[in-house]
Amino acid sequence: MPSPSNPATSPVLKDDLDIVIPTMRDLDFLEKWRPFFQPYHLIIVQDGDPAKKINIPEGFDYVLYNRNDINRILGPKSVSISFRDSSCRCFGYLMSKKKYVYTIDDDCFVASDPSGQKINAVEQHINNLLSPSTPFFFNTLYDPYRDGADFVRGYPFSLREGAPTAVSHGLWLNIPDYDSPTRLVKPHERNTRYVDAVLTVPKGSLFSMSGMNLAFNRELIGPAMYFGSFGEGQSIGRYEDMWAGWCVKVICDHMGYGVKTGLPYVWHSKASNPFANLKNEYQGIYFQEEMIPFFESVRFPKEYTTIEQCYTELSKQVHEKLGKVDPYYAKLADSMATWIEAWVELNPTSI
Ligand SMILES: O=c1ccn([C@@H]2O[C@H](COP(=O)(O)OP(=O)(O)O[C@H]3O[C@@H](CO)[C@H](O)[C@H]3O)[C@@H](O)[C@H]2O)c(=O)[nH]1
Ligand SMILES: [Mn+2]
Repeated sequence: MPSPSNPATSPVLKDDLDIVIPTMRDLDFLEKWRPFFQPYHLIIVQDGDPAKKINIPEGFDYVLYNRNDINRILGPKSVSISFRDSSCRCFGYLMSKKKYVYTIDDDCFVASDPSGQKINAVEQHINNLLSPSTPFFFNTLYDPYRDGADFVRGYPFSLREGAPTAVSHGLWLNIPDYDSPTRLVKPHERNTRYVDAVLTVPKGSLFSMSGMNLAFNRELIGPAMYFGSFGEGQSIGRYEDMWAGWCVKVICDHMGYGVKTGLPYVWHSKASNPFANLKNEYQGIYFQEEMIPFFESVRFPKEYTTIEQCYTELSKQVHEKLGKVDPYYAKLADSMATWIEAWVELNPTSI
């Protein structure tokens, strides 16, 4: 398969994938990614003060959206896009017109595998998304579609075709994506373990989706990839990707889509301030004990066959069941409904 790691061949899905980057800083990190990112269109979502100029290295094909653009394009619906929070990145998903999206944080760099080879994260995510998942029966030799692996004895042949892959969740060397209590008690812990595996998250199991190094099939699951209304003015922060991951997973389970996690790794260079993070996420740590049982209880009518139908239904269940736990969730449910309206308005063919 042609790949960006071999520049002589044309990059995989060059015209079918957008790279979405949320940022408040200069994007010098793109220099490190140039061999892998340059062929692709970048959607940069600038958070914070729209008057601030951010430096973007020459030679990249990109569009830059700031808060003024979000307000202009979405009008009153712009309230659904967070301010001063990495969840603003989902505006990039809304504006993309491509089949695939890869989102990465601006403090994540190219990692190397144990042989010292630079990891082309885009290529690995694309491989993950283009090959089926195995959500219905766990393959103990991990990804059966990978060279050198296969289905093990006892794996039902009726399931070996696998399921369409909607999400590819990559990992991070160096600074792991820990919550603030964990980071406070283990400030020097670094992830040095490179695990050479890609797993499908089994149907019926939720997982922690980090937005740092994440790719997805926008046509399959894009409308559900709403990173919520968190950040400034909201009582909870740093749960945007977790929330999106739980919504996405219950809908993927209903639709029969797969979610993969594992390779590729990126090098996460910067630990955000655990004390500031604790202030943002402590309510989430408390409420997630209510959120998880809620998501485990979510069911959709059998006749619901579109993401829009499922997501609208989910926003109603959030309003009804979690709205009782805290008024924040009633507001979040309203933002979910606003998001899906914006999605349908900007992507009419997606219905
Ligand atoms: O107000 C903000 C803060 C940050 N960003 C951009 O979002 C990403 C992530 O920011 P950062 O690397 O500083 O924070 P982390 O704690 O490492 O991020 C991880 O925690 C999750 C919870 O927010 C997040 O999904 C993970 O990525 C960078 O690109 C910042 O520039 C922002 O746009 N606005
Ligand atoms: Mn970071």
